[in-house]
Amino acid sequence: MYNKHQVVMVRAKGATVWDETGREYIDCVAGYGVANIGHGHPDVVKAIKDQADRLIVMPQTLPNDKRAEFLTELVGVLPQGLDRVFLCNSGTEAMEAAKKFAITGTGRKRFVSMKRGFSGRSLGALAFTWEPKYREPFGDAVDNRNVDFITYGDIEQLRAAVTDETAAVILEPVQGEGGVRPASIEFMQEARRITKEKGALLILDEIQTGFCRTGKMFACEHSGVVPDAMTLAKAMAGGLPVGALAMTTEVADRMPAGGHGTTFGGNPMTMAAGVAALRAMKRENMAEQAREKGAYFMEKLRAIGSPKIREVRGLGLMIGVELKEKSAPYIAALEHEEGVLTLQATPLVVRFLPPVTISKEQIDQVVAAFARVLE
Ligand SMILES: CC(=O)N[C@@H](CCCNCc1c(COP(=O)(O)O)cnc(C)c1O)C(=O)O
Repeated sequence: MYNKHQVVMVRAKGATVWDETGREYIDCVAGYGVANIGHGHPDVVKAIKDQADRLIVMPQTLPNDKRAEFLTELVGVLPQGLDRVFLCNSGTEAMEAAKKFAITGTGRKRFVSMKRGFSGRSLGALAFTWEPKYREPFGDAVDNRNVDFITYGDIEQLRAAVTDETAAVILEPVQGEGGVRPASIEFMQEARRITKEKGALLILDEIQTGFCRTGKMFACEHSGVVPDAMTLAKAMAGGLPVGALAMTTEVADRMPAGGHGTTFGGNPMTMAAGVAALRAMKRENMAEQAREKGAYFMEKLRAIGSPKIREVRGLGLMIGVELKEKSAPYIAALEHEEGVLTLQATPLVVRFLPPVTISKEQIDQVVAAFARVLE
């Protein structure tokens, strides 16, 4: 299934990863945007060790102190009004929950999703995903008959697509897998206005953009848009598997008792790591770090001036360099020749998702390496 690289990674700290031969890499993959606070953050490591000694397993039918602490921390950083949370274990699970809560929350069944969007790999989440390569192997087991796809950023199409049958619009503030494409502030604000007008929910997918990645705690803050629900995962628990659907009380209260569930969601280990991670993000002002370092990183990438680069784009430390040719060979050269790990985001884009704690010196090394492989 996976395009497995010919290395074995055995250790990591901050933005550095080591393979089994002891070779060092600067990590601009960070687990696909998971290690935002850096690999092996000491606060998270300590929290995991302490919690392991206290309590690892406790289902959500039995309240737990760490879970309560995490929910308080999370609601404390979420946009005002998103004060109810369904906890789970991945982004896909958060998207599955979003679909169910939107249906019970509105009594409607239609959705509007974005071309080039990515919502996860389950059959339910795939229904929101436009890219055929993800869906086609499964045929009509991916049931997207209730989904209208529009061009990302097209306000006219959005206005036409959202009706009084629409349960929700699903939208990434920055499309990640779709090529690192930030939505315009106008598009975000129109999506909020149009959904409110039609009684549909606005569900923002901040699974990749959340938790300081784009220069704010959440990407929606750049436009001031407050959604009815938000899917979260990746960096939320300092590297442990996690997912959540944050939502308004109005949406939460319309889910019938026992209407959804999860065995591992909200487990004390993940919650303990999450408390430490969220506190570290605030204490180390990581949103501002991402803003400042992202601007620096993109300025240096643009200064390379290679004729092979079509565009450098992104928001904070969610960066994509679109080339005029396939990006895969350059990603491979960066890894094998330069010891820099990067990832694709559609065939022409080299994506950089480093830990927010990456140093300026490491950014300079990554840019110099990229300039060399582009020669
Ligand atoms: C190697 C590998 O498996 N990569 C993953 C990378 C997925 C990265 N994105 C996850 C994601 C998801 C799904 O999140 P999860 O289930 O992978 O945690 C939902 N929404 C958005 C905006 C996302 O970016 C994949 O190809 O499915």
